[in-house]
Amino acid sequence: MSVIHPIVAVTGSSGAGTSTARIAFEHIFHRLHVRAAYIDGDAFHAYSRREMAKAVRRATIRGENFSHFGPGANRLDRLEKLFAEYGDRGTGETRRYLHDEIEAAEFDREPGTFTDWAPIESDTELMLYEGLHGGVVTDQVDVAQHVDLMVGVVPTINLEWIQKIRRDIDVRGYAPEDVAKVILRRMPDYVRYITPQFTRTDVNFQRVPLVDTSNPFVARDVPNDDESMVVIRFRDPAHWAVDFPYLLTMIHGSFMSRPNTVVVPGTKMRMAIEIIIGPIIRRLLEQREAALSR
Ligand SMILES: Nc1ncnc2c1ncn2[C@@H]1O[C@H](COP(=O)(O)OP(=O)(O)OP(=O)(O)O)[C@@H](O)[C@H]1O
Ligand SMILES: O=C(CO)[C@H](O)[C@H](O)COP(=O)(O)O
Repeated sequence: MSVIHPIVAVTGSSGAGTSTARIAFEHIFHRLHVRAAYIDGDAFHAYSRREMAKAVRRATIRGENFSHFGPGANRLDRLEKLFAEYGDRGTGETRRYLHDEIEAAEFDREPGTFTDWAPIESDTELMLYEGLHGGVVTDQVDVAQHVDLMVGVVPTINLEWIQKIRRDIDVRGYAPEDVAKVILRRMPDYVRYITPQFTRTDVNFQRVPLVDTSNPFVARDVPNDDESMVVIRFRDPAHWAVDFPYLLTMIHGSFMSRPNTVVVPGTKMRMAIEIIIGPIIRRLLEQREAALSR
């Protein structure tokens, strides 16, 4: 953790909506004039798409489990190094995973490959990580210890799968049966490495559908914001001075389901992120300014 170089991690599974939630964070940073370094979790995959396919085939032959959710397929050592170094000095290295033709063309590379490792932008006030492993702890690494504010984006699992399936088919060009296979293969690592992070998060945003999603593998559409609610759970509301009466007044249709949990209409998710996270970011920046001026 670092007062001078704070780290905010938005953590969620594949298809959870972390990239979508990042937009709300960008709005907050824009409004508060924050210079942020943005880190995409996919940059820390260990293998290119082709190498990953080979590694999965090898693991399958050996009867082992292998997936992007687990430590074997990611450079969690480099992720922890980046978090430690950023917290210490505001520096570190990252790269980009080029998902599609458009991203790859920009760097004259193949889709499913990486750019080279390079220093992150200099002179930033805060780092925002968005990806799979912002709160991960294994035998080898403890990424979570470096994070100042950890946010979970966690739809109910059927909804998460529908979001992933639709995105992978419609945008990334995968066949439905291949997406289902990936979901199945990732399940042991999902339980071991993804879900434990959500007990470490400071705030979780859980989108809950209000329509029938009982068979995600045949759902044609992602339930939209009108067809969902968002359950927002704070680990320690007092620590972040969460003003529940203010939230309930500002967000029409919201209510509390537990002393540390607010429920808001799906249409208000982005607004809720901005109203809840905005003051926390302001506080991190004030602490930073105070420490710098000492
Ligand atoms: N609140 C929402 N309402 C409707 N659709 C959503 C919502 N949040 C996310 N989605 C959809 O779900 C899909 C996955 O979202 P997104 O790309 O943000 O996930 P991700 O967590 O970044 O996944 P990955 O890590 O695999 O890139 C996208 O098609 C997105 O449009
Ligand atoms: O886990 C993921 C994102 O969080 C993706 O599945 C991962 O980045 C691999 O992408 P692709 O299948 O397009 O090579």
